[in-house]
Amino acid sequence: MKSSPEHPPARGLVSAVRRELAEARQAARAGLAAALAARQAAATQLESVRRSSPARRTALVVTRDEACQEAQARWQRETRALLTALGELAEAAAPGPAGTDFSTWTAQTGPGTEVAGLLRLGTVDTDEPFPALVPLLDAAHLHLSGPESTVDSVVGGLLLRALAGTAPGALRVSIYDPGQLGGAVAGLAPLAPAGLVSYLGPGGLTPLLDELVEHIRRINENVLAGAYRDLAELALRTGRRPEPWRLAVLLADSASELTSAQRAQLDRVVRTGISAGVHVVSRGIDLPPDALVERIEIGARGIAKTSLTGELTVKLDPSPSSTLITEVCKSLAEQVIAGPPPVPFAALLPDQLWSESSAESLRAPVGEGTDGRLVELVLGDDPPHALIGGPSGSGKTNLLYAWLAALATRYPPAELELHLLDFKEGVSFARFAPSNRDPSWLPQVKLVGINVNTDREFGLALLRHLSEELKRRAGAAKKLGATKLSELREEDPAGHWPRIVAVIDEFQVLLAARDAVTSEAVSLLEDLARRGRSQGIHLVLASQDVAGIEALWGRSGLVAQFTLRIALPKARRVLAETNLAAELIPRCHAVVNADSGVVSANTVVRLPDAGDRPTWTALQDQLWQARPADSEPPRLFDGDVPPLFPLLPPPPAAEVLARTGAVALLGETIDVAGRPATLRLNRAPGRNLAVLGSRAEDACAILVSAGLTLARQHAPGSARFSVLCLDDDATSAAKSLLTSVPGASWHDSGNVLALLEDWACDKPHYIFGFAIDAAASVLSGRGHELLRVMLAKGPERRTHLMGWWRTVSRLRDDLGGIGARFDAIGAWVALDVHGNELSALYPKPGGPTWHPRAQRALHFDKAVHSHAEIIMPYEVVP
Ligand SMILES: Nc1ncnc2c1ncn2[C@@H]1O[C@H](COP(=O)(O)OP(=O)(O)OP(=O)(O)O)[C@@H](O)[C@H]1O
Repeated sequence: MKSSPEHPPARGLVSAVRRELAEARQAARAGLAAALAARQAAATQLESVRRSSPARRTALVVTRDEACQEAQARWQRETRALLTALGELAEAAAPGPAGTDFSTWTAQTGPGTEVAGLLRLGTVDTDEPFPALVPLLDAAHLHLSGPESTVDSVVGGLLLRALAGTAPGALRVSIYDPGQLGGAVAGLAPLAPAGLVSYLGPGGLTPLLDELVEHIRRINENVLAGAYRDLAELALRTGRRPEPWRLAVLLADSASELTSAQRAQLDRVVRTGISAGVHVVSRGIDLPPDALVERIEIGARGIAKTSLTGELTVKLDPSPSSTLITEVCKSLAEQVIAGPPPVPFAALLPDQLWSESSAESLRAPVGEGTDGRLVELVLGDDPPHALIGGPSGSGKTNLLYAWLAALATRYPPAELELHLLDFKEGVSFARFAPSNRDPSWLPQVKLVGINVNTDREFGLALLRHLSEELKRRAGAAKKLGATKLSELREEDPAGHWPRIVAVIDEFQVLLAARDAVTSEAVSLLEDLARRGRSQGIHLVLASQDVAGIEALWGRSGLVAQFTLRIALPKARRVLAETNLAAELIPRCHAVVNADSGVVSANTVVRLPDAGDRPTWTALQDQLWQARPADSEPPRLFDGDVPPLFPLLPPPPAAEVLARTGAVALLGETIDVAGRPATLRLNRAPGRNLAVLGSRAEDACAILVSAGLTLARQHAPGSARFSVLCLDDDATSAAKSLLTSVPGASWHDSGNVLALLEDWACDKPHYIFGFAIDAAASVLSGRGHELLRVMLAKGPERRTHLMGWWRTVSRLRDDLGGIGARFDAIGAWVALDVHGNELSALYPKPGGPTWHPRAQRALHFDKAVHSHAEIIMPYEVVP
């Protein structure tokens, strides 16, 4: 039973009921006396009148009857009013399961919001019956006498009411039943696995009484500690009941004799127990005369008398069925075993939005500790970074949602920036960026990366970006003589220095291979982890298998920086080797440890459900509405979606164009800023492009993007555009380019030679060759010679070929076969072509490291690149 602060303690209710009952009895007696007196007076009068005149006699008979009726009616009215008031009071005093009829119960019947001060026993047997209640928890001990089996079923019913009327686990029952172990209260047995009931046989009384006396002493000394009169008052004042009620049910036969020691202990429990929440319910063992002992005497035919109802008799309720008892007890035990409901998600949110400063640290609660208080995660100078571990399904994403919600509601965008990357297949962070369904975004979020599982380069790009920011901050700090973020902010109050939190979920994917990406990522991580703390850049790395990340454990210096550890159930190696706490916690819990996982720093946290979409949507909408006027939506990188063709800047002035050459965009690089991959077509030799590989769609997208961007930079008629298409697969893309570029000419196998003979002109000339290798037979001999001349001489005369060859060997054949030189191909984009096939086109022996993957290409421009970079073709082809 939870004591709500508004609710009067049970003892107050008991006395209120006592008072009302006494008044009822007094009023009934007074009414009756008045009626009797009226009758007596009338009878006397009648007698004297009878002796006088007969006429007067008749009149007086009428008067007498009227007086009698009126007295009777007044008595009935007053009695009814009192009984109604008493009935209402009884209902209020025994709300929910404490007072409702067993026939209306279900297994789920549980405590209402009110505290049950009294328990219903039956009905008071009057003309207008009303509930007969007995006090128990925080109010009285019970002594029952009468036929054993009836007493036991009354005890069973009262226990069931008390158990169901209090919070699961708030009442623990010990049943001493030496005679018929189990007996009428055996139905409570399903409570045993949850520790809510224990049965004691012969020999069990002494230890029970001793234990209760000790319990009372402990409560008085340690819990009440002189500050509270009793547990009821403590519960009323603090809103929490720290200790369960203890109920000792003593079922002895009347012949039972207690030893003097037992008698002394029992007297002690009766005298001092109630203030410590300890109660005795006894049948067959006398309880000492005490005002706090409520006596129930059960007679024949289910009629009883109680101390509270006095001379009014009580008709006992029918007992609850054994099925009901079992079901209610089972459900209670299940609830106790499952534990209390977690703190709600809303409890993580502050009263006031965006009222915190991150100058010193970022503090945000994620759940409730074992003491019922919220547990905060802190990121700042110490601890600077967090490592989260837990197998798939253990609740990492939920934890991140809880943490992000608590952070995003406390720190405004000027105080906090979030970069969120998820390496698993899925879209858990997608909700923070605008979508077709929901235009809102989380204002603190600058970058969201989803479906990045095959794009480890994007993880690297994020680390490079953070590294640049770290340099910028370190530079500013050095200039201003600041050693940490709070000082930098003080020295530069007008500057924009939010704390940055980068969350990388399933970061083991980033470090999964032994390659250049992993080694650069580890070096960047090391630098960020070491120097980020003082510059307000915090890393939160989450993984389903921290233990399995080889690249991480080889660098103890790196792991050591991640002093905040959060282990979800069954997480391996997130905490210290000898710390097994994560093995022991149940679902929806985490071990939070801000001291690198040492056992003494463990805090077990129960996490709320933070993933509910409608709740998040409402919260995000609230934050979005409050966003600053200049808030930009986050950059969304979705590895599964081809990038959209970008908005192009205004064309450059003609003389600039003539001097520097136009720039073709080929696709988007895997980069935080979404930078395009460019090809500058100036007059340097080799300024041609070969797209290599058999994926027609990607090849066409690259050529069309290049064509559209080049056309945009030239005023109509100031450049020549030739579209050459030699394969049906490319026709629709080639035609779309043709129609998008005014004045472009169309060429196919029928007039390809004419184009190769007549490419030179007095303006820039861009030739887009779709599947050039398909023209091999037409070009054979002279045509190939013309092609080679155009590739070699064209760029100097501002003619550039951007051609697609379906294999590298076909390009080589077109350039002269074995031993052909590739000088004329200054830039290339490889699709489904392996790195080693590109060795002749690459400055490093053996070619670039490249394993083809869908919707990705490798771009190399020898004029600007030291190594090839991955690009994603734009979505341009209709
Ligand atoms: N504290 C919690 N309260 C209620 N439900 C939770 C809680 N934690 C997790 N869940 C639920 O458990 C399921 C798994 O959680 P979650 O997706 O966070 O796990 P995960 O470790 O990220 O798993 P995966 O790596 O497979 O995505 C989800 O349906 C989530 O809603």
